[in-house]
Amino acid sequence: MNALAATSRNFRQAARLLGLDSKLEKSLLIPFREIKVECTIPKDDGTLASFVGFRVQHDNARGPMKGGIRYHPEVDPDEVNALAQLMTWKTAVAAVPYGGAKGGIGCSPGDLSRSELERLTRVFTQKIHDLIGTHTDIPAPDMGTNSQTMAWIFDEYSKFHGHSPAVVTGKPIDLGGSLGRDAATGRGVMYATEALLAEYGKSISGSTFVIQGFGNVGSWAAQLIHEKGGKVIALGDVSGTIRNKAGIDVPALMKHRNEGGQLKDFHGAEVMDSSELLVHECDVLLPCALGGVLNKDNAPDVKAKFIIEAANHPTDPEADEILTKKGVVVLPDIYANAGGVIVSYFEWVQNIQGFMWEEEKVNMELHKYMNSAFQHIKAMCKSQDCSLRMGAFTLGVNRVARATILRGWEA
Ligand SMILES: NC(=O)C1=CN([C@@H]2O[C@H](COP(=O)(O)OP(=O)(O)OC[C@H]3O[C@@H](n4cnc5c(N)ncnc54)[C@H](O)[C@@H]3O)[C@@H](O)[C@H]2O)C=CC1
Ligand SMILES: O=C(O)CCC(=O)C(=O)O
Repeated sequence: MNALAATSRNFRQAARLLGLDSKLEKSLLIPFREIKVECTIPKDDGTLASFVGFRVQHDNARGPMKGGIRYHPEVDPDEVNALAQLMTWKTAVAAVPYGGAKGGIGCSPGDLSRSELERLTRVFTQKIHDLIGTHTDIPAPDMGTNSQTMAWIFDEYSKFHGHSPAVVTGKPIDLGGSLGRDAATGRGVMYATEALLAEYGKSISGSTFVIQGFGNVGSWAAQLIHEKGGKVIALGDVSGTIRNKAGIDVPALMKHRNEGGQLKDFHGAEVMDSSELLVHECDVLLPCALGGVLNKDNAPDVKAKFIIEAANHPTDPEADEILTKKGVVVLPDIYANAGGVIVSYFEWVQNIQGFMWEEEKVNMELHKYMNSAFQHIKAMCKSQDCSLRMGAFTLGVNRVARATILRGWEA
């Protein structure tokens, strides 16, 4: 099932549980605005290359729209639409005053030089600059983009609108980025994992973890879980998949990667087949890469007891049903990976106030927001007698519906 069909299905199920008016349901599903732009840049060899960029602004009932920008060959309008919709429910679950948006460019960032990436980012910004803004739509990093990408967007946008650091979050610290934003999604994943395991009388310490993806989210989640005494026994990225029954030395693996090494060449683990990663024996599985990786084909073989959705929409609805029947507990993306957007909110607030917080304060506030959202989801699960996914969706959809009605919706 494609990402948009899957996300919309979860939304409709939540709308039915909430007894939402059918016209409001339809309206909440349709994006506020969909932008598609052509971006042509000169490559380093002097030839021209064209790319298609998207920004989908899904909903702004609760505040300016907010969401990352992805550079990946599989970026397409449906996928961006689904990710934008997920942002609307995620910001509502996290109780940050934003709506939802997402963007992307269909490209392979690894095949482009730094100067080609900079030109592409600047051309994309030129095409969308009058539709984003500090109080309208605020981009951030996602797969294939990082703080440098945000620095280029900020710089290009500021040429048109004057110095505007709050137009993007996830910036380098020297340009007004927040301390703790780089680690925030992984840290939020760790807090979410702690909260969920505690419900079952368990803790990170002493549990075994399998992680797919070792980029921003996966590498920070792995480090923080390792620091808490969790044993990361298998890990994979596009370059390879490795395992060590005794637990991978995550700081050593980070050092290896930061020195340019690939996972498969790391001496502290053995190489394994990547197709076995998601079905590897473990207590907790953390998909931290692409969407749709858990599907009807591999879900029956999943051995984890808990799945923490650090990636966006890693589990399609067919897999969700299979996993639920097997008794696997799935903590949904719109809560589990909300740490990124929560600290993006703190960054935006700091930029607007012109005042920088200490990292300790950022992490403490993030912990509070994550714990509070978890308590609200649990309360929803109890009142609706539903799964954690539906608890999170009903919480988010209800908050957006309430804001929409208060602003003047009439059926
Ligand atoms: N960066 C952020 O703050 C947030 C990211 N997310 C989500 O987390 C996920 C990961 O994002 P980032 O870590 O930022 O991206 P990233 O670009 O930093 O890292 C992506 C990782 O996934 C790996 N990967 C890609 N394709 C793979 C495959 N077929 N098999 C195994 N590994 C593969 C890459 O090698 C890399 O390690 C995405 O779903 C993103 O939407 C969600 C919330 C916030
Ligand atoms: O930090 C943000 O504003 C958005 C991060 C994001 O794209 C996501 O949560 O999926």
